Amino acid sequence: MAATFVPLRHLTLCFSLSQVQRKEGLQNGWGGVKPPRYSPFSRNRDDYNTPHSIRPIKPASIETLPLLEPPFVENPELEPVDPDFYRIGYRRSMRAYGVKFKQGADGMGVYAAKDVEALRRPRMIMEIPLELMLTVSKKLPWMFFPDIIPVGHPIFDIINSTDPETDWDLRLACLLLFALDCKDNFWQLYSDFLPGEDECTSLLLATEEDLLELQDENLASTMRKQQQRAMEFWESNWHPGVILKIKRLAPESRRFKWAVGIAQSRCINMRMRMVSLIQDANMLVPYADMLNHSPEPNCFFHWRFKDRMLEVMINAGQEIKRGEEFTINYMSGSSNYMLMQRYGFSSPVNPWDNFQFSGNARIHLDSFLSVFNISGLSDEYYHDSQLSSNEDTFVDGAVIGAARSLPTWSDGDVPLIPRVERKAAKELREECQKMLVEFPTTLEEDQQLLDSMPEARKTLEVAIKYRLHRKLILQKMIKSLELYQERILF
Ligand SMILES: C[S@@+](CC[C@H](N)C(=O)[O-])C[C@H]1O[C@@H](n2cnc3c(N)ncnc32)[C@H](O)[C@@H]1O
Repeated sequence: MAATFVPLRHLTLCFSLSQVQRKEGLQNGWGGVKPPRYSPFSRNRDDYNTPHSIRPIKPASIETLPLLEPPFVENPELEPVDPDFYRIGYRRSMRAYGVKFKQGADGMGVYAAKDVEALRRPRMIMEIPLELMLTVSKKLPWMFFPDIIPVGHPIFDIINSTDPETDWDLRLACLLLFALDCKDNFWQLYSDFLPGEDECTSLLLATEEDLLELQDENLASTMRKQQQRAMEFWESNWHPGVILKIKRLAPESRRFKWAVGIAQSRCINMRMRMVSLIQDANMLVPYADMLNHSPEPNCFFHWRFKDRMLEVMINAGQEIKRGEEFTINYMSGSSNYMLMQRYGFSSPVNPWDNFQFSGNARIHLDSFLSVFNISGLSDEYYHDSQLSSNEDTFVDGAVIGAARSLPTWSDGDVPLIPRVERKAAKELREECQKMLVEFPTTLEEDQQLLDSMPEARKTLEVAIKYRLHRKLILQKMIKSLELYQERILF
């Protein structure tokens, strides 16, 4: 868990995606020939697991928009008022350095194609231009970049009917469905990379049976409300009398829920200049949206405001070995409950997961942390494994989660009295045990269930994993309270 510091040296040059694509094209015999189409909304693992796992996707199929080309200037002293405004119509491609896209344990992910030595400064591994993204302004007036919706198209009225305060995901879902239906739009090709309805982990697609498997009535009821919201929006806009060009975007409600799930789980927000206005925007960014989440990420996003380019950067001082996954932090400080709501996944070592305790028992926070050589519990934390004995290898995000979740007291309140502290640790442990036995199934039963259904529906699988992860965290809490009692109080 500890941050690793390594000597700073220069990074050797990585290669760009386009070079790899060209090489692949030759090896696969399609140099200069149109790449094979893969069926949309199904992603065959084997397609990506080949030794050459970068798919020959055309980087940018968007044509230069004539209206947005810089005007012809007869007088060389005259310049466009805002060169950036015109530049967005230029055809630019996505570029990547030393990355590989492939299927892993968490779906598609981005992996290091070669070793990356630590650099003093952040290092760019991908840049994606605005032209390839789907963006809609967060606030009125609705603006889209690139502006793919023709004036007067009925999808605009549907978008216009959304609540500016709350419905960013419905707007983005409409835009995505529209782009997927647009002839020659880049997203038609890119949809090969998106999880299909059966692979999408969003609980918007969960059945009632899946929701019950969460063993968390609060989460199930929140998701039922979210499903209903998407359903009601679909029913009011995709009613039987709707014209074909709208109807075909989402003939079934499941298709619309899928689009909302994709919008929720892949959207990022950036501030940009739209014409003369500075606007916050919701964006779907191809390629960057394949980065998976980690609470200790090795990458971050940087928005190049000037030329509207999203950069994926490796953290300064970060060493990465070939084959390791590049990750970002989706939502710092999010419990598994929050991650499940928006992204449909959870983690057994989530340092931000929490449980509600009902009694008055509290333990001393600093003493608890020092037992595990953890320091700094705000946004950052640090576990010094050098200081720890062998047993402490069990310290991970779940122990940090325990420190955050357990009721605690700090210096200045009352002096530490070992007997009182011991009693508090015992009471908290008993409460954790009670919470654990209140689950309808045991950890072992959950694990067996998962092992026996390798081809389970995605939403069912994530629901069972969620309850399993909650139990694993509770188990870690019990174990850490035991160790706390043993090590500090005797
Ligand atoms: C932005 S996408 C990342 C790319 C995605 N893996 C894919 O297959 O296209 C977010 C989705 O990836 C999956 N995901 C990301 N990080 C994960 C993690 N740490 N554990 C499990 N699933 C994760 C979840 O399904 C989530 O909804």
